[in-house]
Amino acid sequence: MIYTKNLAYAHPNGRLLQFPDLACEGGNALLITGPSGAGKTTLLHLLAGLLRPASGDVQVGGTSLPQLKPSAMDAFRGKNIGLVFQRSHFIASLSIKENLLLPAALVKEDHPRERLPLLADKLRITALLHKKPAQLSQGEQQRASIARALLQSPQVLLADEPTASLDDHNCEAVAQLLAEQAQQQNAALLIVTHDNRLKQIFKDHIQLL
Ligand SMILES: Nc1ncnc2c1ncn2[C@@H]1O[C@H](COP(=O)(O)OP(=O)(O)OP(=O)(O)O)[C@@H](O)[C@H]1O
Repeated sequence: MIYTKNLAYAHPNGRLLQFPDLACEGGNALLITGPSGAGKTTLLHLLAGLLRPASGDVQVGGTSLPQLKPSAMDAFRGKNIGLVFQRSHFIASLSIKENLLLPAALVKEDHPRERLPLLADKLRITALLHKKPAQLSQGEQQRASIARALLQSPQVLLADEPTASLDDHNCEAVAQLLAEQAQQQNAALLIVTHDNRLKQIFKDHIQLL
């Protein structure tokens, strides 16, 4: 599970952003919405330990992220936090399979390789594994990036505008997949978005001002 307390962040030369406390248990989903500039991406980066707060705490499964040194934070993120972005950021010259297994190869773990066939099957990307990223549609790339985020069996799945570039059909399919997979893996799912279509799918919702 993940929760925050009194979280604030100061961008260099920017205003102090203060965030409402949030909590999400494994298997649950929370939508974080708000107007442009409200701090949605900043909050997501704080939750992922990619930014360090000016004050306050982020806890993932009992570990306080601001207490971790940068190298320990990177290792913790690799094991416990899955990230999905609006664009998938795959390496163009590698196949989808190579892209998906790259993070595990870097930390010399076999577990994701063993999990890949089942996960690929569930996300309907088995036939795409040997293709290059540019050969996939947006919706297919997004399903592949969900597989990449889930391969390490993270405690928390963080998604930044995962459906913004998708049509209604793919938006709903990707949202359902995120929810279903997070529930099956007992991961806490947090989605940052201004996509109103997602409010119909996810009931728990925090609005940043
Ligand atoms: N690198 C930066 N340096 C200074 N200020 C920044 C920086 N990045 C973001 N900000 C400011 O922090 C605030 C929050 O930005 P953030 O990108 O988190 O908002 P957002 O809600 O995700 O917006 P959008 O929906 O437009 O992506 C904004 O006022 C923005 O101008």
